[in-house]
Amino acid sequence: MFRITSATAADLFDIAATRRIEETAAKALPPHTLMQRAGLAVARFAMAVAPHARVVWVACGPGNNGGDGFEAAAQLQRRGFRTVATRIGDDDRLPADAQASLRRAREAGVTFAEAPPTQYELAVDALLGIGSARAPSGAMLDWLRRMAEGTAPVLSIDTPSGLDADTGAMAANYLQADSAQARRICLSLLTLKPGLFSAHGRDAAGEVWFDDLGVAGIVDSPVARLPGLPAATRRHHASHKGSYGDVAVIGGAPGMAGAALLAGSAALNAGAGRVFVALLDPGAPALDQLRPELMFRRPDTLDLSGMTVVSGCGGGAAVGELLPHILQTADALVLDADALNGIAADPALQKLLKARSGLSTVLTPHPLEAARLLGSNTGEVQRNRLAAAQDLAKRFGAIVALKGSGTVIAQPDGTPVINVTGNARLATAGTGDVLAGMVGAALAARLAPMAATCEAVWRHGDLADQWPEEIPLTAGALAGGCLPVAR
Ligand SMILES: NC(=O)C1=CN([C@@H]2O[C@H](COP(=O)(O)OP(=O)(O)OC[C@H]3O[C@@H](n4cnc5c(N)ncnc54)[C@H](OP(=O)(O)O)[C@@H]3O)[C@@H](O)[C@H]2O)[C@@H](O)CC1
Ligand SMILES: Nc1ncnc2c1ncn2[C@@H]1O[C@H](COP(=O)(O)OP(=O)(O)O)[C@@H](O)[C@H]1O
Ligand SMILES: [K+]
Repeated sequence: MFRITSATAADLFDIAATRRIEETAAKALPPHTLMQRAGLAVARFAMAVAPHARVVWVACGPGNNGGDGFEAAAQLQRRGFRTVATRIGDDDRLPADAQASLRRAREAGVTFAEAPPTQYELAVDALLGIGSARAPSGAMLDWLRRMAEGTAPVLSIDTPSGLDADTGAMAANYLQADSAQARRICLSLLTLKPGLFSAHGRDAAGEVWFDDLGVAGIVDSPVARLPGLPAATRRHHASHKGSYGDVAVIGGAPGMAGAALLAGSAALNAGAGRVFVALLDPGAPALDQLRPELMFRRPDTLDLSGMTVVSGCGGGAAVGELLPHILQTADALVLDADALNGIAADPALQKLLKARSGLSTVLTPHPLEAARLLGSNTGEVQRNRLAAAQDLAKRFGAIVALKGSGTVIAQPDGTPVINVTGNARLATAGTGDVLAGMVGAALAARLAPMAATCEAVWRHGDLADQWPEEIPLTAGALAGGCLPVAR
């Protein structure tokens, strides 16, 4: 059993694969073994989370997730914890494994009650796991709300109830209320599921822990993976600024120069050899007093071959006119914000983007920009972020970083990555421009595009995770805090 952190590299399996893996494992073991292992793992974990609990409330659902709850309740009761179970569903409709665990809970002396205890020190959410099929309602929803609003920690077995384990979409809104304050922990069993790490998954799950139930040697295909720490790279003594490449930031239409400067500053601090800024505002000053290292050029005077171009940050409509040239000549390319909006609105630009297939091209849309490119809407993108990012990557033959909680990095062929660094302090204007600059620096340093994007997204989120509580996180400060790709 271990905790998932930003350093964890792991495969993620969807519900279909998890069921296949479970079936294969169950066939090789005596009956009920997996559920007994699951219950024991949960009970041990519960004792570590709340060692002094006088009462543990276990809320059990109508399927095998409820069965895990009965089994955990039995184990806890046997170890001297007063365990109160509330349950949804009829005995005769329980799956066989869960029926066996219900009997064991009764034999162990678990108290079965109609209503949750008024006082408890730990709540175990065993209502729904990977079989969640619709939004919780009635007593189930009431119990989930009570848990979320209580002061005791909530331990979700396998997945938080109501969460789509494949997508991280949340069927119920019981976590949305300001009154939802409880510490949340999730013990994922047998496999780690992608939905725990993206969309609503991170809020719903809280801390994620994993127990493989003793089932090793999984042969199924992962649907995504957690990337782990970026590879450590170092600057060789015999290197020079050319070794770390040139970045050209093209953006900053009138009134939006700041976005391009943020990207330029981030690229510089992330270790690019030289950074040029081509502002689309003809009246903009040609020097940044605070960043004299940035070299200002007119957009039409830059030779983009051999350069990594970061385009679109504060680009306005003006960037659209330059896009044909940029798409055809940039050696490596990061397309953000208005560059993406321009491409979404123009089939001819889409054709040019597709024609770059094979070159280093990275798209960094937020969900609305992704929706424009896909011709859908943000709700649809957020309902399945993995699918949206993969669809874009395949459609345009590029690496795609779909931003937001649990940024998804997809490639045209190959397993996508879900990034687990970052937090809601990044939800402030300009942090996306900083990311675009960081991706640019990583590409300029000649990292492969998928690795460059994963590394930049990881570091961008990690900066926010390490940010001191008492210092406001602004995009400018974030750009200033970027650490070089190679040190
Ligand atoms: N696979 C594994 O690796 C292992 C699996 N294990 C455990 O089993 C769990 C999967 O069990 P599962 O397949 O029985 O599904 P589960 O989540 O209990 O829910 C299905 C039940 O809920 C019902 N239902 C659905 N939505 C509802 C709603 N909104 N409101 C009310 N009811 C709703 C649905 O009823 P129906 O839709 O038919 O009406 C059905 O009765 C898994 O997450 C893990 O904890 C471990 O023991 C060992 C290893
Ligand atoms: N709640 C959040 N959790 C984690 N990361 C977030 C969150 N909100 C925003 N971010 C990150 O902050 C950045 C915002 O980018 P973007 O929406 O393009 O902003 P802007 O256009 O203002 O620069 C992205 O990297 C995104 O992943
Ligand atoms: K659960």
